[in-house]
Amino acid sequence: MERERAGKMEITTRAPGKIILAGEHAVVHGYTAVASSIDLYTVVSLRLSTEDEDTIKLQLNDIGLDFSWPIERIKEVLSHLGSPFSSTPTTCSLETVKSLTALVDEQSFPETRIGLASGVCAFLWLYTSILGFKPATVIVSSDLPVGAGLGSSAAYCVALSAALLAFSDSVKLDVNQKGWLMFEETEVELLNKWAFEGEKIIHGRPSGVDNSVSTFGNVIKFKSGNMTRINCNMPLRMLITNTKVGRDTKALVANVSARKSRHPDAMCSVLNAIESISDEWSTIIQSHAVDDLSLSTNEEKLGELMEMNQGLLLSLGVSHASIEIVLQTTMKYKLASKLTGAGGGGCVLTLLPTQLSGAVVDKLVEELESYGYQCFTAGIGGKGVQISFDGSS
Ligand SMILES: Nc1ncnc2c1ncn2[C@@H]1O[C@H](COP(=O)(O)OP(=O)(O)OP(=O)(O)O)[C@@H](O)[C@H]1O
Ligand SMILES: C[C@@](O)(CCO)CC(=O)[O-]
Ligand SMILES: [Mg+2]
Repeated sequence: MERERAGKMEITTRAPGKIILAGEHAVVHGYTAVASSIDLYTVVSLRLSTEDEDTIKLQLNDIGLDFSWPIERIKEVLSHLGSPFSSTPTTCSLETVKSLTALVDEQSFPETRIGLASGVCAFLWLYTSILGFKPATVIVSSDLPVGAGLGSSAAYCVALSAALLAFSDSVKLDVNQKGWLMFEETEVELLNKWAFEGEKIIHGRPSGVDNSVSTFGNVIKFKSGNMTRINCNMPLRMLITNTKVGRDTKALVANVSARKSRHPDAMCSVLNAIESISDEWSTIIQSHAVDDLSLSTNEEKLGELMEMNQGLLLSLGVSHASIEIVLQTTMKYKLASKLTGAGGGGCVLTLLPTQLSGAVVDKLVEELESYGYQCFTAGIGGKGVQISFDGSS
């Protein structure tokens, strides 16, 4: 393999988190969403071990858990699948998920962290499918809060797929280049497909918007599995408030589907209304404001769209008391907010208009943080997944 021949046994990849500007949940049912990458990353470093070491090690720094599996044990469970098949992204069958869960359970997984088990299963699936049974150590660390609506699961799957593919025959990169590098278009499409397979293990029924925006970066419009890149021609500033209320995307997505099957007509109208909001979002941010007045008119429209989108998300059943507190607080400052990602807690976006003074933002942040929430801003619309051969971080 190229990298092994070149003596580069360790690589690092990073994939950004995201915010959904409009259309979460609706996108799972084939309606449009608009999402943007943010400059908070999940970083994966992968070091191939020498052949005499016989384990695959996974170190999850953010949650403080380490795993180590003897290669022979993993082979026992998975070798009948004929991996690796790095160029053919393949869905993990329910039966194989069960076998992977058994491999995770053997590692005395703490009861309280059970939600994290699916992430470890996704790792095992991606690892063995792409690299087979080579000994290695994989270390994951992230700037993103895990399970808070900023696409931590997608960034994890994208960064992992990128690191694994970099050691497979499916990716050809020049290992002598320095700094963060982009993948070729065909490589990036392949790794996005693998990341989607990982997301399926974590989410159950992902739309693909999160892994696509993490892979390709920038701002995208997404509908029925198809992505369109969007040129955002206006400055977008969002305050992100993490309510720190834990939630699980898989359960929230399943609850919305159940509500849809109970009330198909009403839910269809709600989802159609959300799609109109996403379409208007994409039109507004692509337009060029000719002066400050038209910029602030556009910002007001986006604020209204966020309020409407939030109202519709409430009717899908994915808001939460903590989210409502953020909404009421920002409303006092005449600022519009909506939940982002799966909801049920997690993060809320507040649009910060260009003319808003820093003093007002500081006061708002102080008030929100007095509830125990955490506020921050992030750069919107940066690059997607990248790789480094010289330990850039
Ligand atoms: N840095 C990480 N280390 C280990 N596991 C992670 C990491 N990031 C994500 N995961 C996995 O993803 C799961 C969280 O995914 P989930 O989809 O529920 O939340 P999210 O992706 O942060 O939010 P959303 O899907 O709404 O954007 C965790 O329980 C874990 O299995
Ligand atoms: C809730 C959801 O729409 C977005 C999660 O970030 C799920 C998905 O699209 O896969
Ligand atoms: Mg997720």
